Amino acid sequence: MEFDYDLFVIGGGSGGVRAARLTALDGHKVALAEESRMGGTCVIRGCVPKKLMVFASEYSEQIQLAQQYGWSASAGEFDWTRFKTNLHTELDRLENAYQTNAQKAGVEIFKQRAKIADPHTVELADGTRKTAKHILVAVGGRPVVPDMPGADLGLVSDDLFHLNALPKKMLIVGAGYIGCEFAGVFNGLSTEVSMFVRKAQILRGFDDEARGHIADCMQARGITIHTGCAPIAIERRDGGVWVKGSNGHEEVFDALLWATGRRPNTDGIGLEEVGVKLNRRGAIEVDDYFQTAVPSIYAIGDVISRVELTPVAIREGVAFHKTVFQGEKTKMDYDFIPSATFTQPEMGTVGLTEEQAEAQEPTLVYATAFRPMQTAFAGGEERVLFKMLVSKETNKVLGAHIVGPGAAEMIQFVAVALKMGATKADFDRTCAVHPAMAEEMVTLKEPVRVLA
Ligand SMILES: Cc1cc2nc3c(=O)[nH]c(=O)nc-3n(C[C@H](O)[C@H](O)[C@H](O)COP(=O)(O)OP(=O)(O)OC[C@H]3O[C@@H](n4cnc5c(N)ncnc54)[C@H](O)[C@@H]3O)c2cc1C
Ligand SMILES: NC(=O)c1ccc[n+]([C@@H]2O[C@H](COP(=O)([O-])OP(=O)(O)OC[C@H]3O[C@@H](n4cnc5c(N)ncnc54)[C@H](O)[C@@H]3O)[C@@H](O)[C@H]2O)c1
Repeated sequence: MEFDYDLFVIGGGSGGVRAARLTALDGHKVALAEESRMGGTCVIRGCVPKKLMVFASEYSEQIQLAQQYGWSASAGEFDWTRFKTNLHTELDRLENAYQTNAQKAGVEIFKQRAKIADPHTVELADGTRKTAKHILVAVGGRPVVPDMPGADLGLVSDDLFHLNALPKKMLIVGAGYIGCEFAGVFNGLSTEVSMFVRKAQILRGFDDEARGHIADCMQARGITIHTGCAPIAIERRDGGVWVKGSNGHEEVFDALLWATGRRPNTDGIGLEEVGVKLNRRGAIEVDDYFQTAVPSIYAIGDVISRVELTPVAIREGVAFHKTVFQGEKTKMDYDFIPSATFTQPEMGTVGLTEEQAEAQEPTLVYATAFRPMQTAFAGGEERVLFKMLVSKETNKVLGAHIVGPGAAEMIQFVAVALKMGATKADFDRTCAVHPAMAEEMVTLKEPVRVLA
């Protein structure tokens, strides 16, 4: 059977664009449909604008530090409008780069919503139908908001990059990556930030000691955290949003941010009608090679809800391309994926948490928390945390967690060592870089705990 394309990709985000480009560069006929802007969540409403906001929010602290180092600097006023203009100029540039690079590789782009009409046919919003030998669904996810009266008075992360003005007082509900990162951003930009956290601690799933460390630092920096608390009533009052929490606390805020998780974009695109299976959370079920229950349809990235990170979506796209178009069956390697939360302070993490390591095998816990040179000089009380979990039996490093400035940059290289199977002895025989915070990773002497 003759098809219009060898591959039709739905979704122009991190995963979809990579798979489309690689396949087109191999000389295959490739099309891609994007209903919004090329670059997807990461570029347009995720990692990139978020990190630029993190940078913007960190300057006031840097200026205070500079004063202690003898500079007669003063922070002055933060101009949100000026920052927002520069931010969107940069996002436009990146969107354009994504689009041009894909087109240069030979990908034909349709700026329209697409849905699946049959196992080899995609229908675009204007009714046009295109056939393809393979269809790749890389449609990502979107924020979810609890179903309760007044919920529509809140914002979601997508809205934060378009605010007309910075809120003076903000409530963030949810304390995953997104809630905690934006709590730091707005706090740094002088918004009074409170958080409602359903569980006893922020950043569920991360190492408990690291979570506690970050929560303490966030509170010391002025963020109010209400744990064991979810909103039970929301109303528009006094020109703001009145929120009552399950702990009885009630307050009026200028802005309410729902940071209550994300959901795959699988509604209304014909997936189940053609036989693609979804799990109960709406994510597409795929095998080790990203193939769905329909052999011609594949899925990668946030829409399969495995590890919702940009580098993972990209690597899944690469694995799909190798498997389907290069005849090299390739599984995605999910071991030792490093990640960072751009909280303030930042955390870098790779491998097992202390809790996971303890459940797996007898573990030696190495950890140190200290005031780093740069801020201690200026009287800063905040400590950095370096932590390593080591197998008692094999001496292999099972996990590492760093909380402090530059943690994301440091953990990238720790991850290389762990991926190579490094032991604690390998770290110990590596000479330190001095004076640097990172030298702690090779000078952790005695375990602080032994978990049998
Ligand atoms: C606020 C925020 C901060 C983040 N920060 C980080 C970070 O610091 N580091 C990190 O690694 N990850 C981060 N992430 C996660 C990261 O953005 C995602 O994991 C990544 O973008 C997933 O890529 P994807 O290709 O699966 O989907 P996406 O990038 O979401 O792309 C999917 C695309 O499909 C389009 N689409 C959807 N339905 C259709 C349709 N029917 N037809 C046509 N097009 C459609 C969408 O418009 C979108 O452009 C962040 C996410 C958010 C929300
Ligand atoms: N730095 C990064 O790499 C980065 C940054 C942002 C997002 N991401 C990716 O995006 C994904 C989504 O992030 P997220 O923060 O939206 O989701 P999440 O699932 O990490 O956090 C959502 C939080 O909201 C809480 N919650 C849900 N409903 C609630 C309610 N009614 N009241 C109070 N709390 C409630 C949940 O218990 C959870 O702690 C992450 O899993 C991550 O993979 C990565």
